[in-house]
This record gives sequence, C-alpha cells and structure tokens, in this order.
Amino acid sequence: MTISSPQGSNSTGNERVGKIDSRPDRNTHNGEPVKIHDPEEVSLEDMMASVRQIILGVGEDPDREGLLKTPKRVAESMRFLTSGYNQSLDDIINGAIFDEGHNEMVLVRDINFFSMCEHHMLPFMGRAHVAYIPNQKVVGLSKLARIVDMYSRRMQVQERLTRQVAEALQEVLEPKGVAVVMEASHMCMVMRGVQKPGAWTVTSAMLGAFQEDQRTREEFLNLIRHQPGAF
Ligand SMILES: Nc1nc2c(ncn2[C@@H]2O[C@H](COP(=O)(O)OP(=O)(O)OP(=O)(O)O)[C@@H](O)[C@H]2O)c(=O)[nH]1
Ligand SMILES: [Zn+2]
Repeated sequence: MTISSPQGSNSTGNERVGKIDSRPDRNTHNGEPVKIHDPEEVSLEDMMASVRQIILGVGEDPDREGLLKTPKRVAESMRFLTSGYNQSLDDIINGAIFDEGHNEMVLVRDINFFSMCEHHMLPFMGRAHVAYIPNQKVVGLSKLARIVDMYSRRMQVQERLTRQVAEALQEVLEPKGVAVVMEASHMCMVMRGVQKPGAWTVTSAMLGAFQEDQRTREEFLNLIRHQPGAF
C-alpha cells in the first residue's frame, strides 16, 4: 500500500486524461435522481423573510439591534452551507487526473467535514477516510477532500453522503475499488431529541475490490484505525 503524491514528481509522463461527466444534481431518492432547482429561484430576501418568521416564532424581537442583521446572516450562511448544490464533479476535478500507472491503494484519511442533516437542518460533522485502488489513473489528492466537501455542503443523511463520495470517485477514475468511511456526530442527537453527546455514527461504502476482497478491506480498515504521527 502506498500513499502517493498526486504530483508524481519522479514521473515524466504526467498528463491530464479523461473527461468527467458533470452532474451537479446527482442527488437521489430511493435510487432515483432528484432534480434540484436553481437556489437563485428563491431570493435572499425570501429566505430572510422566513428567518424573520422563525425569530418571531421563538418569541424574540427581530427588530432589536442584535437581531436586525440576523435574517441576512442566516440566509447567507445557509447559502454557503449548501453551496455544494452549485458545484459539479467537473468543476472540482478540474482535469487533475494523472496517468501514473500506479496500482497500489491510495488513502486520504481524517478529512474533516461539516454537513447538515436533512431532517432537522442541524449540523453533523466528523472525519472522512477515502481510499481507492487505481486502475492506472490517479486523481489529485486534494480533490478527494473537495469531493467530500461538495457532497457535505448539501442537505444530507450520512449514509447517502458516504455513498455519493464513493460513487463520484468510481465515476471519475473507474478504479479497481473505492472505500469510504465517515465518522460523525449529529447535533440533532446531541443538542436535542435523544441528547446523546459522544455517540458517533460510522457509515461505509465499499465498491469493487474493497467489497469483494476481505484482505483489501481489512488493510484499509487497519490503516484508518492506526493513528498517524502528528505534525
Ligand atoms: N439514518 C440517518 N438518520 C438520521 C441522520 N440524521 C438524523 N437522522 C435521524 O432522523 C430521524 C428522524 O426521526 P423523526 O422521528 O422523524 O424525528 P424526531 O421526532 O425529531 O426524532 P428524534 O431525533 O428521535 O427526536 C432521527 O432518528 C434522527 O436521529 C442520518 O444522517 N442518517
Ligand atoms: Zn437530524
């Protein structure tokens, strides 16, 4: 197993290959694609008016000084926290696929992510571990984290988020296998509801060799268990 550099500094044969099928609306419900409307169809002012209603709904005064700008701040935060709807795989990969002839496992672990649960619109956050076994082609390492960010910045359930990251990598690289594990704490289970701080939800998506070959899967699971040295 090798954790490779995407720059492939020893190779003279680095070239960008492949064209990515961009599907910014690759969200699914029961396996079917869901059409996502353009967020701009609802104006920031409409969103601000809704936030004002929420402020009234919790018994506060939206016209007191500290809350005057809150509807705008919240609307803008929401736009940022869901900005993954406006991105596509094409945007993110930006052609950074290299024909390295590298066929060993590549793993980027401990990728921090922040997402929003679609049931309560509260954050869930944690770490993602993303691995693949190349089939000649490798992708820039930062792009693995960017893929995690793109799907995280949408209204999500953790299981779908995990699967989408794996499927995106499968689509981009057609590798021999993909493994994604996400460990997260859900604020809807911590701050409200069942109120269980310290409970971690762990989800995985294994494709190809990681699904079929137990040794490959175990190698990956051992690597994400091991604590790397601190910098
Ligand atoms: N499978 C899954 N469930 C999630 C995720 N995020 C939140 N949930 C759950 O979604 C469920 C929604 O349940 P409901 O009974 O409709 O809502 P609720 O009354 O607010 O539920 P409680 O959280 O139990 O108070 C809860 O069990 C949440 O824990 C996720 O990423 N994946
Ligand atoms: Zn929730």
